Amino acid sequence: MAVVGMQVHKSDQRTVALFVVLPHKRKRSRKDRHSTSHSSINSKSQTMAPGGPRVVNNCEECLRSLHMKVLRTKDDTIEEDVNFNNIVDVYATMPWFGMDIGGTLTKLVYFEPKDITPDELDQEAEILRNIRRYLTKNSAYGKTGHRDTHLQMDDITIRGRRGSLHCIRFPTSEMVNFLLLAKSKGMAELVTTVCATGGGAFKFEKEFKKEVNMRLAKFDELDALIKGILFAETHNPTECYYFENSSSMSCISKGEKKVYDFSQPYPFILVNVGSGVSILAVWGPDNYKRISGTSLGGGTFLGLCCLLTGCDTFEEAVELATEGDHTKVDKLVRDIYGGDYERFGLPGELVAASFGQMNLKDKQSSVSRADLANATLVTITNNIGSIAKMCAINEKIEKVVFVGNFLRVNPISMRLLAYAMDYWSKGTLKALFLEHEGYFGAMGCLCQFNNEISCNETETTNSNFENGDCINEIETNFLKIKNKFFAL
Ligand SMILES: Nc1ncnc2c1ncn2[C@@H]1O[C@H](COP(=O)(O)OP(=O)(O)OP(=O)(O)O)[C@@H](O)[C@H]1O
Ligand SMILES: CC(C)(CO)[C@@H](O)C(=O)NCCC(=O)O
Repeated sequence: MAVVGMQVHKSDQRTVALFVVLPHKRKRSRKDRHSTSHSSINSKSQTMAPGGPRVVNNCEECLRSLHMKVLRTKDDTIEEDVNFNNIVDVYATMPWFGMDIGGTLTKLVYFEPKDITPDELDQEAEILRNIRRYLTKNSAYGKTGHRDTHLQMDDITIRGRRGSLHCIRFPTSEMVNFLLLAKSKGMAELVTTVCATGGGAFKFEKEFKKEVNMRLAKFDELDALIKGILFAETHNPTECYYFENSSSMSCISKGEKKVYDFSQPYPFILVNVGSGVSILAVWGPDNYKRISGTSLGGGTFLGLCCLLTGCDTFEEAVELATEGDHTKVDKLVRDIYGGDYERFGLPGELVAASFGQMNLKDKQSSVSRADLANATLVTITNNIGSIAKMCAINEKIEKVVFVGNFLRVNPISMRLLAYAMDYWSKGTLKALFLEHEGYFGAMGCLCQFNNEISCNETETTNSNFENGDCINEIETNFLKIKNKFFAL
């Protein structure tokens, strides 16, 4: 088995280095629990570059095939000429990206290696150094790109390299500007393939090719989501949490965030609240089903809130909602019964009809924008909670994990979901949340490509990166390396 790579300054077509590295056996770690049939390789010198020019899928079979090619070329004396004694792991310095292009937000995770040797720094192309500086020294990109610095994961090891994972997002509606920015930073000259998931990986494929000459290595969004969750859980011991005291509505705002040990995760219900909502039952890393979904999701909240209150952003909508009171907008059980509906255990403060008071003109004129925002948030959240509860009960699964950017800066919804799960299941269901709420698709995409958890693309039905492609790509890359070298 071997990993072969080179660094090419695309601008002057100069091959800087060619390297071959052999694998070391690695210690079994917590993350091995999630591994599947292909063997993972994890040593300092074995790195691949998902965002780099020679993107290859280094499953064992493919690497073995590549190694055979390397051995076969021994007679061509390539070995001596490229000085294999001075092996330089240049892939380590290539940009490693995973991208999730969703209906509302595009999420980008970027792995910054922190263990770069002086040799590697010397060899590094200037464009690459500039891109790394640009991404890691700023927290705003263009007008709408943001880096979530609080979600940065430091001192993590991917492919045997130690470094930091940066989480960046921008509105998908800004894709054209993002591509222009990427081009202006020289990305088009450096990167030819980017791993991508989400609907936008399909929708924007042509634009990526046309604008920045980048190919998208596509992964299915739900496969990537699960891989990303397992990756985050493995690397961050405080990733998963729940709210204590969520069983009483009056205690709900006081409920403390508590770390939850999610190291034995299966089975669990996964509720991904993005623009729309997907609900999965997950029994194992490669064993899940999409059991339900609803079009009333984060996109609905934002859309309705903008219409009803005139607000412009998600942050503004959530802030408004925090100041408002939905009971002035909704019709509660007590508005109908004068108190609880005891026979069926419906408390008076339960919403009987969302927006149920808004048919009356005098009520309409007495509600504030904040009340409307709060009612919109509560309506969407309760509906998601109700569907999630039914799914969990149907599947007889107790853990219900909520993710997606709808939960970003949105404690009202998290606490409400925690309360709803507890209340409606009489304490049998547990609502769980994850710190990197909206970034799992992008992380999963990065580590699926990068073979951190599983390299079994052949099992990923929608992947366009199957073993055959993988071998072809390795072969093509190898030939390129060879040709470039002899052209020197
Ligand atoms: N800065 C933001 N701008 C817009 N929406 C935001 C923002 N922050 C959080 N949100 C919320 O997150 C939702 C999008 O979540 P997420 O990024 O997980 O989904 P997506 O991938 O865009 O959608 P889908 O998975 O349905 O394609 C929005 O609909 C909105 O409710
Ligand atoms: C279409 C997706 C999967 C895109 O992420 C998501 O927005 C979703 O699950 N929407 C809900 C679709 C449904 O009604 O089941």
